Amino acid sequence: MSTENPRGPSPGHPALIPPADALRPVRHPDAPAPGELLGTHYDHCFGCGGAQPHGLHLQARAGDGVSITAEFTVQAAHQGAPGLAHGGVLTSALDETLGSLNWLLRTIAVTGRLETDFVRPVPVDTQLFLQAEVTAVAGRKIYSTAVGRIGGPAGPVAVRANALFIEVKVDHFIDNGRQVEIQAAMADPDQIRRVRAFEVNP
Ligand SMILES: CCCCCCCCCCCCCCCC(=O)SCCNC(=O)CCNC(=O)[C@H](O)C(C)(C)COP(=O)(O)OP(=O)(O)OC[C@H]1O[C@@H](n2cnc3c(N)ncnc32)[C@H](O)[C@@H]1OP(=O)(O)O
Repeated sequence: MSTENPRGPSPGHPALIPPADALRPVRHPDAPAPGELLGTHYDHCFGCGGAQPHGLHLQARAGDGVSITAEFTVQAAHQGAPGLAHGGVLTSALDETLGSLNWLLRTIAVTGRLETDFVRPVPVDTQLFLQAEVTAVAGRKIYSTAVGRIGGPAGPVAVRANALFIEVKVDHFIDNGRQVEIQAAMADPDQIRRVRAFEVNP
């Protein structure tokens, strides 16, 4: 088995390549300081929420610029093949980490496209260390990239991803989400405070 992906980071679908007039991402002045834990954006989120028994419980930390580091430990509930993480779970960890980047921009955005390279298998009990950064912004489109390593920041690469997030209004969630959860989220002062922070700092 090779030790690194011989292709390196995949260039991916053309939609993942920023246009020539794309801008460098700008960290919002109120973004959490480098090293600060971001905390969960929603308690029932599969990626970061504490109320999901089989969720990833991924913990993301602000990095420099518009970058994030994150960690999660692969649990037995995350298996695909015996003793190995399911690829979709690994993609979920990348999606959650990449999605967390938008908090540093103070932009509400959803994943439009996400491409994953699976470089090596990830056993249960592995701590996956993820690093992600926004590479460019063009209008509502946010281009980002991530890598996941086994055991720590210097560990072998297990997964890589490139993504395109699309900025949306909060109505995206209110109009499309199931009403029981939307009503509960709207009644949660923390959730609303956070959404308002997004809305008044576009
Ligand atoms: C009260 C409660 C509050 C809760 C507050 C929570 C806040 C924090 C939540 C965070 C959650 C984190 C979790 C992790 C992140 C997810 O996993 S998000 C969940 C997965 N993603 C989704 O469900 C998105 C589903 N898709 C959609 O809703 C719509 O397709 C989209 C993405 C909003 C785009 O629709 P649209 O707004 O109509 O945009 P549209 O005009 O078609 O396209 C805009 C541009 O984007 C491009 N584009 C759009 N889609 C794509 C695509 N798939 N591929 C390539 N290009 C695309 C278009 O080509 C266009 O480009 P330009 O022509 O401008 O150059």
